Amino acid sequence: MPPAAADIGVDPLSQGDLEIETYRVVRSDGSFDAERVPDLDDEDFRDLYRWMLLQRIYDERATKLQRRGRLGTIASGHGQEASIIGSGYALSRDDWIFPYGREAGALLLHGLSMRDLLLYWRGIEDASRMEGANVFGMAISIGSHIPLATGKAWGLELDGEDAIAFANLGDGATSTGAFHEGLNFAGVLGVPAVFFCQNNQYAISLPFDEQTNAETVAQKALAYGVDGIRVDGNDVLAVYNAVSTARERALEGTPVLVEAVTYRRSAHTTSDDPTRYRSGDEVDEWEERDPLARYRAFLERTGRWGAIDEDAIREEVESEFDEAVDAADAVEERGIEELFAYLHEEMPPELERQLEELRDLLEERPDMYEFIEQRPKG
Ligand SMILES: Cc1ncc(C[n+]2csc(CCOP(=O)(O)OP(=O)(O)O)c2C)c(N)n1
Ligand SMILES: [Mg+2]
Repeated sequence: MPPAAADIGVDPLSQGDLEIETYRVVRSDGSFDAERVPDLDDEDFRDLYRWMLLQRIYDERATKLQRRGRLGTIASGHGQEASIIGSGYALSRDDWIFPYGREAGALLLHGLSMRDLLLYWRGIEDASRMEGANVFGMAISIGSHIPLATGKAWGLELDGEDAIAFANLGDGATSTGAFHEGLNFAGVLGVPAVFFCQNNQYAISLPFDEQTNAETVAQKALAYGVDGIRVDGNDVLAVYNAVSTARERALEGTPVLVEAVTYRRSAHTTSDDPTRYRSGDEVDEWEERDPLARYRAFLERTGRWGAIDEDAIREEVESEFDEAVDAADAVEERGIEELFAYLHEEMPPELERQLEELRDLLEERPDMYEFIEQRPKG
């Protein structure tokens, strides 16, 4: 019979030992912790609202555009606006963003054009290089960008830049090998990187608690020797503060994993039907925690709402979207060669061979070309 653990002094570190606070500034009713309100100008308070509304309108419009067959797919950030904008707003334009797909508003805030973003989702690769902004390519392969962000952060440090690498990721991405490698390496090297996990409770249809046995994402930071912050991801001011702090620490040599607790109110993408795996009650519950409504309540309580003309913002964003669609439509459709074009600076012989093979095949079977070309038309 083995001795009782207490007698031999073995005291396993267990989940229950961890006390992880979820940082918050504004409560659901708009009441707030005055000491935590960031010292921002009225213009910044207004802009935070404007960008969150832009994210919401962009998602609505892009989803409709996809439904009309004019975009390949769309991964909406509906419900996650405070996480997306609060984090994007806390970054410097010199920082490098490694996006994961839902954060249109943050990418636009950092200088990407709406046209390029739409072209990306239309599948026109050469226009989707995220030029004009420090934005890396979209990480469609889940988690693949995490080690790349670590590498970029290392490079920024070696170059003596006053900037960080910032990776947006989902809760699902924390279960990939790349997450482990990226965070481990970041911790070992002490690079200026912030890993921002938008825990929206699902990886497609898989709920958070079926994907990991850890209670939180933030606690995973400890095993890598980096800092962890858990923040209410529907509280834009809390996210702004959390990411500002994380950024400072990262620049001082401590990478940070931030977990923003939020909810994906939309379908996973336009190819998903969430009613098959989650209840309407759950969705309603999160609707009550709407990030825009909460921030609006805060602005009202602090006398800042009067300076915001919501209709004017809406009109402005709608016409920006219309113009972006026109600009995207003006870009010529590309041929099938595009599939091969952007992996290497010079195409290696094996890819050239495959391209030739495809060309020959399409010559023999033009019907196949039509099949492959079924991508959305402008
Ligand atoms: C390596 C890899 N495996 C599987 C997929 C299919 N896939 C696309 S999105 C997704 C779930 C991602 O969930 P999460 O990281 O929580 O991000 P969210 O979509 O919820 O924002 C999966 C499994 C993929 N794109 N890449
Ligand atoms: Mg998720």
